[in-house]
Amino acid sequence: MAAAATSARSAAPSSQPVRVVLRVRPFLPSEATSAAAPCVSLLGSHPGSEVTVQLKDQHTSRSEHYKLDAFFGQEDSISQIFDREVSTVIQGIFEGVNATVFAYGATGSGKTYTMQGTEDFPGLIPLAASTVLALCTGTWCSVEISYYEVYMERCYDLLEPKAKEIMALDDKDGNMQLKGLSWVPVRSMEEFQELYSIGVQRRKVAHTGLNDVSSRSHAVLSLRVSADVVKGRINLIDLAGSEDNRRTFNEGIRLQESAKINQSLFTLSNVISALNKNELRIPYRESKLTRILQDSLGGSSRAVMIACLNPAEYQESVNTVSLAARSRHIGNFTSSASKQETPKVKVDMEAKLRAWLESKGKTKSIQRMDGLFSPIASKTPFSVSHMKQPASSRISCRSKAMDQDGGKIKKILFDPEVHVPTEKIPREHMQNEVNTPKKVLPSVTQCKEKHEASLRKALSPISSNVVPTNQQISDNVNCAILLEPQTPIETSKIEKIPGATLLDKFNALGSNLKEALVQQYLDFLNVANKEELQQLKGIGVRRAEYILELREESPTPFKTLADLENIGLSSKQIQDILRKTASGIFK
Ligand SMILES: Nc1ncnc2c1ncn2[C@@H]1O[C@H](COP(=O)(O)OP(=O)(O)OP(=O)(O)O)[C@@H](O)[C@H]1O
Repeated sequence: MAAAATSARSAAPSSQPVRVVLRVRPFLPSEATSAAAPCVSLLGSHPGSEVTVQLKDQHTSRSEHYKLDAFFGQEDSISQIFDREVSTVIQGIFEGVNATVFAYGATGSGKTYTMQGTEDFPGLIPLAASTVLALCTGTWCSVEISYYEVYMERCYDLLEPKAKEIMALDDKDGNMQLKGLSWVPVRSMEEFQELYSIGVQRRKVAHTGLNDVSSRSHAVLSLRVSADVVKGRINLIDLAGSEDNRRTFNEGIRLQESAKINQSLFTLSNVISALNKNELRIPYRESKLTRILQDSLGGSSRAVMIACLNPAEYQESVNTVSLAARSRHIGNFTSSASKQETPKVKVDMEAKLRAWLESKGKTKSIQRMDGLFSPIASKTPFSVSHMKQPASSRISCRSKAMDQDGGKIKKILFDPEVHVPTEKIPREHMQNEVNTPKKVLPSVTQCKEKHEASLRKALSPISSNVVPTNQQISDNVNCAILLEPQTPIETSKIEKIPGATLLDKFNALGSNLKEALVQQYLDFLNVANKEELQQLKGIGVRRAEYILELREESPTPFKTLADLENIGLSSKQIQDILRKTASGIFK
């Protein structure tokens, strides 16, 4: 019998490295009338092990079941979550066991409320701070905090007056260090609250004017306990909201932001999944967030993932819970009753791909796949790190860093809705605004209607790109550039680098176009319908169907070119496809 979504049930914490728990927020006043019942409910729990939850779409009766470590319903308080899930890991940091607690979920699902709370109902962050401080009282232990955000794979110190960017560098042991990150001692809750609330405001001030960036960054509050030497640390993270770009219609810089968010969340899930499966290779290095958290995720560290749900959003909840369940490496299953309602039953995708490859006699692909799924698999030669790290150099690295600044400036220039007080724009951005020739930059709105069409056109069957009219050529080329809006800023900035040559400038442009093409190709695979997919070279009916099934599992299964191995495309095939697409544009 299904228990009400509001009952508090949770399994006692286990010794697994990462616990994955569900948190359903109450309906907001604006949602109360539109949804009679929450889309998620607790089906059963087994003390000491796990819970089973049901997600049900009120409109279609479609339903899915998942197993997780604990369930917190609409009436459960944050302090209940704290007592059951967080207080135990706090004890560990005094014994040198690092911990990470993070809230994951779609925008508006209650992550910030859970982590930050309100004045009347403090969230997990203030509760953790007060517990740590209380445990230090009367001991030699001292407490320090740091607070930073990861935005577009770059880190900003929120305890510094100007949300200073901090560099993430490997130390001699291969561990990531945030160079220059402030660690501020706190002795009381008053001191903590003062620092924390300033940091929270800074997070908003730093990026709100640049279009909702506060919900587009991962914010990490760390508490570090030391006696003579550092004992341990807990990271409390309010992750950026996951996004489905088919629904948000993101484009331009927002699409890039969203891609980075989804990519880093996907990597985080892969890391957790690999940890829970005890794999030898943990893909920490595939995102900034997981690199930074490497010493707090895995090894002897403990972590708790709190998957937050909006009770009124079925599909969004399915996306969140399926990723959470995948992180826990406990596959979801569909009840026989709902199998009839739900034609697309979840299956083991790896087994399915294997069977499909076998049926096609693709033994080489199966061997490749074996390598891919092996725990000691090495990176594919065509992995994203290769794509994003131009062979040369210093100039290219710098140009990549500038790329993002350029994006922000452009947003300010072209979005009439955005009014950023000049004192809130970092000085280097103001400098760029003055120097950036507005006229030559393409407007996002001009490109808006062309965006999808040009994307489809650029990636349409190779044959249709072969003899475009002159107009088509210019449309394609323009849109390739429009879709990579930073390029004009990029090249103008390259010019200012002492010693930069014309060749550096050209290389920077080429590298950006290549990245843009790759990104568009991946985006296309993430959004195109079956017919459109089939028109792509190398993707027939079966592969198109398989792609759609992968998208059922995860809203954006293709984050990097390496993900294309999952559909049985070799790196050589991918290179050929992209090369032909690019040459089609310039014919
Ligand atoms: N347990 C709760 N009780 C009451 N209101 C809640 C609760 N959880 C969330 N809310 C409300 O729901 C709304 C969305 O919550 P919140 O801002 O925390 O979402 P979020 O996931 O952090 O979104 P974003 O990704 O955009 O930052 C807010 O108005 C918040 O006050």
